[in-house]
Formats: sequence, C-alpha cells, structure tokens
Amino acid sequence: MVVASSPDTAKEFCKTHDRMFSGRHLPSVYHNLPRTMDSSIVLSPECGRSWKLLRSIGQNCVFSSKAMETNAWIRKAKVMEMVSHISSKEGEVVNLEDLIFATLANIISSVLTSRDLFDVKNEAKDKYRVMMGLVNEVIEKTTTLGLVDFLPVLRWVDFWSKGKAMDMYRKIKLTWGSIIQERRSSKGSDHKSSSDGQDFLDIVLADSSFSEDQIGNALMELLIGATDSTTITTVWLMVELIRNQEMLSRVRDEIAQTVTGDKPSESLLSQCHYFQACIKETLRLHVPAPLLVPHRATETCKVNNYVIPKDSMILVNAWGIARDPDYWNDATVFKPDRFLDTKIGFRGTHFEYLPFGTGLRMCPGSTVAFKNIQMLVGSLLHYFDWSLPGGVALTAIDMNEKYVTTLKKEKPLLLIPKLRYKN
Ligand code: HEM
Repeated sequence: MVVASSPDTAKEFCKTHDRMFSGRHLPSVYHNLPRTMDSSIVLSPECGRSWKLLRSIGQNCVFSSKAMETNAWIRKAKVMEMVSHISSKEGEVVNLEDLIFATLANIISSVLTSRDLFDVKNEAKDKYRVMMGLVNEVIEKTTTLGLVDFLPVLRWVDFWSKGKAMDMYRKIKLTWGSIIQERRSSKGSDHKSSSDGQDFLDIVLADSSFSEDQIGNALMELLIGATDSTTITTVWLMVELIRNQEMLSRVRDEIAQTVTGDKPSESLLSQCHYFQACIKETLRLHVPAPLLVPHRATETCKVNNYVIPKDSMILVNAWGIARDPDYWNDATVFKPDRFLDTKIGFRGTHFEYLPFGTGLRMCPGSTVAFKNIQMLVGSLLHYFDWSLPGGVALTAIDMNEKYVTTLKKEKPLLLIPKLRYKN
C-alpha cells in the first residue's frame, strides 16, 4: 500500500502517471457481487469499455452543463418540498441530516429514473434510515479490506464475504428491481422522463448489453455518489455557519441582497461569492472522502525513484494535504475568506485541494454537488432560523467526527426550525 501525502506526490500519481494508477483496488466482497465488474463507474477495476460507456451516459444525463441546466427544475422542486415540510415542523426537533439525504436521493433518482425514492412530505423516517444504512453498508463493504484480502488462499472458504455480497445484492435489487421492471414493461409509452427526453434508465435499458442486475448496480452507485458526500458536506456547512454567527449573518446578508424579495435560485445564489467560499472551505476542512477512493497500479511503475509493484493499493491523503500548514495558514481553522481571492477550485488542478480527486478517476459530479449544496443550504438559511434542542448554545454544537471510508459528523444533526418569513 502506498499513501501520497503531499501535493507533489499526489500530482505524480494522479497526473504524471495518471493512467498507470487509474485502476481501483477492490476488496473481496466486491468480487462476490454478481456481475458488477462491467456495470460500474466508481468501482470499475479499470478504465475499460463499460466504464467509458457508463461515464459518457452519465455525462449526457447528469454531469454535463446541458444536463445540469435541464435538471435545474428538479433540484429546485425537491428543495422546496423539503422547505415546505420543515415549515410544517416549526418549533419541533427535526433530523436535518435525514431530510438532506432524502432530498438528495429524490433529486438523483428523479434525474436517473424520473421517480422519487421518498415521500418527503409524509416523512417516512424509518425508510430514510434503511436506505442510509444500505448506502453506508455498500461504501464500507466495497472499500474496506478483510482478512481474505491479505490471505487470498482463504478465498475458497470465505463464506463471510460471499454472504455479505449476496445480502447487499438482494437489497440493491429490492431498491431498483421494480423501477427497472416497470419501465421495461411500459417500454417508454406512458412514462414521461424528467426532462421530456430520455433519462439515464431509458438509455441503459435501450443498450441490450446491460442486464437488470447491472443496471441496478449502476443506479445504486450513482445514488451513493450523489448522496453520501453531499449530505456530509451540507451538514458540516450548516454546522460551521450556525456556530459562527458572524459568518452566518454575512452569508444571509449576501443572499438577501442578491435575492431581493425573490426565492433563492441557482443563478442568484451563484452570485454570492462569500457563500461559495464557505462551501469551498467546508470541503477543505471536512474532506468527505479523506483518502479518495482507493486506486490501484495497473502496471509496475517507478515514482520518485520508488518501484511501485503492479496491483499496489494507492491512497491519496486529501485530508492531510488540505490541512498541511505548509500550504494553508491556520490550517485547522474554518476561514472562508481564504477562498475569496484565489483561483483554487474543484477542477483538481491545485494539488493542495483535492476533495473531488483529480485525473482520470476524478469525481464527475463536482458541479452537481456544488449546485445541490448551494441550493439546500441557501434555502435552509434563507427561510429558517435554527436552534439546538434543550436550549443548548449554538457554539456548543457537537463537532465529533466518525470515519468509515467517508468522514461524517458522528451524531445526527438535530435542530429546531423557526420561520423567518410568515405568509
Ligand atoms: C461533496 C460531494 C462529493 C464529493 C466530495 C465527491 C468526491 C469524490 C471522490 C473523492 C471520488 C474519487 C476520486 C478518485 O478516486 O480519485 C469520487 C468519485 C465519483 N463520484 Fe463523487 N463526490 C461528490 C459528489 C458526487 C455527485 C453529486 C455525484 C453524482 C451525481 C458523484 C459521482 C461520482 C462518481 C460516478 C465517481 C466515480 C468516478 C470514477 O471512478 O470514474 N459524486 N467522488
């Protein structure tokens, strides 16, 4: 295993020798999932034909500027559903993390399949928890190594991995199976896609090379990609702002001056530069995937005079790099101003800031994530004041983290909303 812990080494692995290190290192549980190898973007072992095909379908339906423009109304509608639900809970404790997750899940599922996964208005709390549990389980099981990964001879008796893989397979099938079958049987006749064009599901179904299991896997991966890290970042941004009242007022003033009596919208919020700096700073101080997603050397290669054998696992310590005092002043302090006069952004061209990775396997969803976070937090701050249950001071909010491949707030974010505008 090799860990890149400086911007220069990250550049060696992800730019200079990008293709050599563009494989994914996958634990045994993944290999036991039925037919996942050729239906994956995130966990595709190599940048092969099916990875390219799925990434390009994703590009057309989800990630490109054109797709994001087409899907803007979905983001707005789902966020407003969340706002209206929270309005009905004024004065009560709400689990904001659950609601953010459910809203993001509905956004991506509407973009991919023109269907919601949850009924946010009627709050099916248990359903959120079950789905979040599955998301966490898939992330953990497909990225954490077990005994058999160190002792491959055990794979013949590795019933644990096989059992775990089959359990996940059943749950993934349960989530997507009926949606896929329903679309297949309607053959598009009575289905209206979110964009009045073809959605992701239409396109993969039209390509006869994908089986139902493979489509279910691809949908699950995109659901996980689009919900987990974005929920984590949205939660930390809310936490950082509500415990820093000065910064919160500055963001609110900026939004109010831009929105001027109208509802927050993507185009208006994109003019709020301080707010955008707060999002970037959150992604620096709370890198959701601290070691990115493990890469793999596809060939033996020499880096900085060290020989890296084929199939070595490569980790990029994006968390450590983002807190390195050689590159960041007051590296452990939340200081959004540092992003106001800098060109550092999400494209992975500044190796001291890699929350989305860089190179061939870089996250294709960075702009989608940014727009979602902007719309969610912009609306949550514009429409509501927030307090902690039990009259606890906002500055005393719990900041403990929990690491399981991604780094999240340990305890759920429970807050009490108060409407800022009555009508
Ligand atoms: C704050 C939000 C997000 C963060 C921090 C994040 C971060 C990452 C990281 C670190 C990687 C791995 C990069 C590498 O291995 O070098 C990744 C991959 C990926 N992400 Fe994201 N992501 C976010 C949101 C999204 C969204 C919204 C989507 C989809 C709409 C998405 C889809 C993907 C996909 C498909 C990959 C796999 C790329 C590949 O292996 O070719 N992500 N993401």
